Amino acid sequence: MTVITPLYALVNRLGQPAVQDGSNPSPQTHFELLQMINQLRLAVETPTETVLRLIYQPPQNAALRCVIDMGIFPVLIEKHHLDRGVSATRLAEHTGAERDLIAGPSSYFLAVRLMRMMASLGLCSTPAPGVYRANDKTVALTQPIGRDGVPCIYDLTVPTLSKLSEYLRAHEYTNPQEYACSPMHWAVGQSQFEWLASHKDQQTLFNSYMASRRQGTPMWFDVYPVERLLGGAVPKEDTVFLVDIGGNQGHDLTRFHQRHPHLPGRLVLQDLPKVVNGVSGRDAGIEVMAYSFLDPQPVHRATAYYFRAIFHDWPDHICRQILRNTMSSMAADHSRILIVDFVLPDTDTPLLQASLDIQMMSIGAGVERSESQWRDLLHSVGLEISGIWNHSPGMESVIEAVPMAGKRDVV
Ligand SMILES: C[S@@+](CC[C@H](N)C(=O)[O-])C[C@H]1O[C@@H](n2cnc3c(N)ncnc32)[C@H](O)[C@@H]1O
Repeated sequence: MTVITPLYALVNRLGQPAVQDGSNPSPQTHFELLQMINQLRLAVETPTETVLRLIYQPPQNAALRCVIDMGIFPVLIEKHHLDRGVSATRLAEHTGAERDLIAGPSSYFLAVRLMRMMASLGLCSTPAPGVYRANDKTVALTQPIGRDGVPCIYDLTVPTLSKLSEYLRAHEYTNPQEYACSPMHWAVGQSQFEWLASHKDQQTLFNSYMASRRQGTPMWFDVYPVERLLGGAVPKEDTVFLVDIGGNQGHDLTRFHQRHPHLPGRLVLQDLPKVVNGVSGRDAGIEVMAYSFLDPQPVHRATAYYFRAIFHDWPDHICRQILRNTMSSMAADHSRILIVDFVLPDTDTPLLQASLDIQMMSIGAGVERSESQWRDLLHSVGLEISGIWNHSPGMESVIEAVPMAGKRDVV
């Protein structure tokens, strides 16, 4: 009798035609492939190997952060280095250690040690000993998503994550539920947005990372049928069509305007003063407004109030405050709330989503929510979900919510 091991079953699934069309997989297949790769790795690894892999993750992030700081990835993608790669000697010269050492053995060995980690992570290749060549991942690390995202998330989270076990022990393993008493506040004295506001360089990195992290992936208006917003009262030029609440410096709204330049109605960007002061939306057709969503919404009767990656930052009771502040300005007959966030599955949660949940818990007592958690949260303030749209289970969903009293076209 043939025993079907998990490994055998996975290899069989990988052999199926839908999966093998690697040139242009559907979003669903792409997601399933990534899930299968994780499962495959776990099926092949011995338990000891799995534990060791997990134990030694922190040095990987630390080394990556150092290589970004040292400006090594841009050197790797210089045109004349693309074919043959760059030697550790050249990298050591580049890193600023040259003043006294001129690629002496000490900086050379540091470059070798850091770069062998980068190669092990698949972020470049090593065509010969001590030589490093760029690949497509290297390029991403020179762009804002990697160049700014790596140090941004490292600085924002590592000091807190390194004390999370201490925090939870001290708090008798209760779920953090107060933004102002988050693990981050306990570890470093501030939760995420106050910390960013008082760390100018990191706030700049954060804004750049926010603007870049979803490039190349579908936008909410590629997934959500925007015509739903045109169904009720037809927006006029002087009414507000869309308010992007907590929209950072307007990257989403700018792209929306580029895609739908002729929709009637105004586009309003709102965020904290330190984030939007100095941002001019005029060229992008956007009005900019400093506003805290912890206060009542000043824009009345907009067609849509849009929140992307906002509610996951906050515990339920603050989310309710934000929602009530918004509902107080909604028009009963035509305003809708659009939320773009992850909707976690109840089983087999992708690693990225589970990781973000722990991050959000740590830096502000936030939560990545499942569908039932979203329904409960929205229901608790008198909203109901009228539809959920998703490009693939690995990506954020668009949740449309309307006041229960004004029940409309529920999907
Ligand atoms: C995770 S970012 C999401 C940014 C953007 N919506 C996106 O998806 O790229 C959260 C945003 O909420 C903003 N924010 C935090 N507290 C706020 C408040 N009280 N009022 C308005 N915006 C706030 C932050 O400045 C930041 O831009």
